[in-house]
Amino acid sequence: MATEAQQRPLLEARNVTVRFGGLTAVDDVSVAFRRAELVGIIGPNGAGKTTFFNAISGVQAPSAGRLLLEDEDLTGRAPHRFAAHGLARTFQTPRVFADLPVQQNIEFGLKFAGRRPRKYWLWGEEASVPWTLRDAPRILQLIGLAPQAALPAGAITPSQQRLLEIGMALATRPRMLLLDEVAAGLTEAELEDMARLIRRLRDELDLTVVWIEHAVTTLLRHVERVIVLHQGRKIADGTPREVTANPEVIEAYLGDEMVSEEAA
Ligand SMILES: Nc1ncnc2c1ncn2[C@@H]1O[C@H](COP(=O)(O)OP(=O)(O)OP(=O)(O)O)[C@@H](O)[C@H]1O
Repeated sequence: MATEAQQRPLLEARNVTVRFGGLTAVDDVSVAFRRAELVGIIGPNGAGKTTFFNAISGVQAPSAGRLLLEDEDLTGRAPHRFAAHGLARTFQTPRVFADLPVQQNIEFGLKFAGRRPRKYWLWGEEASVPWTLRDAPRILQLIGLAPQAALPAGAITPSQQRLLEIGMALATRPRMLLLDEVAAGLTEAELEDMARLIRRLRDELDLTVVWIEHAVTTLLRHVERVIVLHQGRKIADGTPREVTANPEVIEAYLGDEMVSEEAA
């Protein structure tokens, strides 16, 4: 049985709209994410996925609507306030410190975690830090970058940089992890490994994970809930089975995307 804390939304977006001049990038989107959920977000290019991430992580203030983290209204607050509630994210282009060794990149995240006030732990619960996130070597082990610990981050492969960015996010000891196209450009085998890592993070660390990805077939195999955005609007929110059977989703996105993946 899920506890009451697990049932309550960790993050809730209520009627969130983001406009850039005359363009509505996110249009009246309402979503609630619960603890330890693994949720995918899909949709065509320009559907508003990254803008929605920017809104729910405080990077982009919404033009309308509200954002609640653990019931606290953070609408219009700076990204560090969202981070203080345990929210961490990656970016489409990995943001690592290229000149610093891989391990120091992780240590940077750990320093950030040390500044987080205890009272911000979920529902006041002072959960102990999972052992896998205790120090940089353990985090490197978890993401599979231990052999690269001493290399400058700029010298590792782009797919390893994506893993490093996830490691840096994990080092802040988040409750919720937003992943923006972390599998872009990966080979089929790397993609499967990435999906397995993401599942492990949710399973072992009790993390809420929200994952934007264009590799739809892989994503649908691994998430238990998927949200579809199209022209800024949420057109579906359900299990992979429900969403893939939804005519509006097939029409707007899935038809073309799955055909092109199969062709590839
Ligand atoms: N800072 C900005 N200023 C103006 N328009 C923007 C800005 N950021 C995004 N947009 C526009 O908002 C719309 C949604 O973009 P967004 O990047 O959120 O889509 P996306 O679903 O993440 O796309 P992709 O899958 O290609 O990454 C697009 O039309 C984009 O051009």
